[in-house]
Amino acid sequence: GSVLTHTGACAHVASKIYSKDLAHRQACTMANRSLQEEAQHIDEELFNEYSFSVDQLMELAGLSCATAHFFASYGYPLQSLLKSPLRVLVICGPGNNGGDGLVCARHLKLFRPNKQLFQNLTTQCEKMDISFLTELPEAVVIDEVYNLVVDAIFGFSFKGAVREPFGDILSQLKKITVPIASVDIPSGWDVENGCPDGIQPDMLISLTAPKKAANHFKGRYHFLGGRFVPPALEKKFQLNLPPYPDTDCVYQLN
Ligand SMILES: NC(=O)C1=CN([C@@H]2O[C@H](COP(=O)(O)OP(=O)(O)OC[C@H]3O[C@@H](n4cnc5c(N)ncnc54)[C@H](OP(=O)(O)O)[C@@H]3O)[C@@H](O)[C@H]2O)[C@H](O)CC1
Ligand SMILES: [K+]
Repeated sequence: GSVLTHTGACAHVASKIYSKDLAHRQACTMANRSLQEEAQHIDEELFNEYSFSVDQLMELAGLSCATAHFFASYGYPLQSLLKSPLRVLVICGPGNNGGDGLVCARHLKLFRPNKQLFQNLTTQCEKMDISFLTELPEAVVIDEVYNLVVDAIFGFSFKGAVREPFGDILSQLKKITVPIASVDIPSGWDVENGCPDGIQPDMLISLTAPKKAANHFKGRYHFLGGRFVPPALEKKFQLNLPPYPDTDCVYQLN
């Protein structure tokens, strides 16, 4: 796999019960505060009240993403996996969504920003011979070389008009035909309203709980990952999470 980072680098029909719960939850939260704020509040509570560290949650989030890709690779038609060996391009943004991508890349191989956390994640990837690219290849090259693109550019803190160089990167991604798997939220989408003209991933791995924009997801595979929410927090924010089977760290919603 290759990783592209930049330093300066739905619900489609979820399971019936779950989509009902999602609708219920959205009705509740919309009446109170924005979903973006809610996702940030849950995040803050996990760190401040429940004493998790960002590394811990990122590890679990990235592992969920890698596991979801692994599961779905069985679901993709064989033709889409014809390029051999299997190559995955992971595109990492400057925030924690990009950190999830770095963890995901490491787990997929069994990733450079200046924060210590990202330096550590990068070292872990380099030690596993995962190559780093400094520029996004042309859309035709991506189609030719890779089987899957992991979109870990922006998560729930994205807002406003997309700034460069990310606008350019997202425009390129709109031209590719290999499937895109988005981590938490398709990058460039408004956390609540989605983005009809934005990238249209084939897979979405929602983390903690699906964000409202997931209602606009039209791809084939929707997974929930990040099995780290304590029951009291789930109850407080009425997350109504589905039952993860056995020891699984992802749950397929559709
Ligand atoms: N509890 C959990 O569920 C966990 C989720 N995790 C993942 O973390 C992301 C949220 O991470 P966060 O660091 O808060 O933010 P993002 O990765 O979404 O992005 C922030 C960076 O993006 C830049 N930004 C924002 N808007 C734009 C824009 N319009 N154009 C260009 N760049 C933009 C922003 O730059 P600033 O200058 O505005 O600060 C940031 O650099 C969540 O979605 C999960 O994927 C964690 O793994 C932990 C557990
Ligand atoms: K993303």
